[in-house]
Amino acid sequence: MKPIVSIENLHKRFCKGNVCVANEVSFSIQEGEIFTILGRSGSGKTTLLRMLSGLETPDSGTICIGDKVVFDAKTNVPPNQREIAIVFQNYALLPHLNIAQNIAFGSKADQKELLHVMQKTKIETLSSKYPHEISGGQQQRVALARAILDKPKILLLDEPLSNIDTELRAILRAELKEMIKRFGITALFITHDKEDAFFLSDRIAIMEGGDILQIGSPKEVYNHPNSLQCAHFLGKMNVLPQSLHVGEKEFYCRLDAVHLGGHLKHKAFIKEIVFYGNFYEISLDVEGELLMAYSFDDSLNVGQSIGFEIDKNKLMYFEG
Ligand SMILES: Nc1ncnc2c1ncn2[C@@H]1O[C@H](COP(=O)(O)OP(=O)(O)OP(=O)(O)O)[C@@H](O)[C@H]1O
Repeated sequence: MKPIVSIENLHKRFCKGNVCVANEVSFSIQEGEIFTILGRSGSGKTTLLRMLSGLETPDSGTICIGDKVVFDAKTNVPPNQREIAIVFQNYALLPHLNIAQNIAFGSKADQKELLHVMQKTKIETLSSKYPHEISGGQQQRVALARAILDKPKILLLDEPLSNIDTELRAILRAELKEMIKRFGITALFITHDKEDAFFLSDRIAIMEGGDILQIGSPKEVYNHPNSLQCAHFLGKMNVLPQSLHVGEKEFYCRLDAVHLGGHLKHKAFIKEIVFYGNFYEISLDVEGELLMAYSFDDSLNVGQSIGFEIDKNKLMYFEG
């Protein structure tokens, strides 16, 4: 597969506040891939997206989109010539234009292409409605139709699922993924939400303080984080209790690596049970040390003794 976007040693520091938002960042996005930048608020995601789209000027580095260099020491191609499209958080539909006019706004596409894209995104019956007359899910489809009408090389998605309640969010992200994959779109998605990132992405880049800490598939970054920082960022962690140590090294594991069952080798007491609706989070007392696990068993009680085992294949160790 050939990269659609490649970014090399991209560097950006805001003088005001002396914040480094991109510290020699490098990565590439393959054709047809959904690539996610996942990071906390303030980690530099939006600035990276703005540099890629030409709305912010990097201090140094190279950005290529398709076969074209769009930014380097001698080049700075304007946003409208970069062959990118952006779906914003609030979809940014124009309230005084109807749906067909919103999609066609600023586009070179003809009526036939407009109808085609509206049919593909299943919004052709909404043409004459206005943004306030359609649902959140329909607005997402309109924003996507507008973004893909001019066949961009890459679709940038700027947290389009935040500010949406949990139930609708699950429906919208499933629909978003289905459409992106059906149209064979290459997409860069930025988010602070791990669940959205795991669900949507082919690969995830974890960003913190202007650095890309790790790039990998959702399973790679979750099961094989390259640092304790990434491990903690992606989910809850246990420090392996002393009594289970096999040497001097400190090992870690996720809660899903701890299996519970009366017949299992190691013994512990249940200290606390937290109910999360569809699962329980169990805190165990292992000879005075804390170990946490997930369970679906609703017959467990605080104070009872229970057997447990840890999946050795899921143990983690970090140098340094
Ligand atoms: N124009 C600017 N001038 C000075 N500092 C800025 C500017 N834009 C952003 N910053 C700072 O750069 C850092 C990264 O901001 P950025 O918006 O890229 O982060 P983010 O990861 O997208 O955060 P969020 O998820 O909250 O949008 C923050 O500390 C922010 O305050």
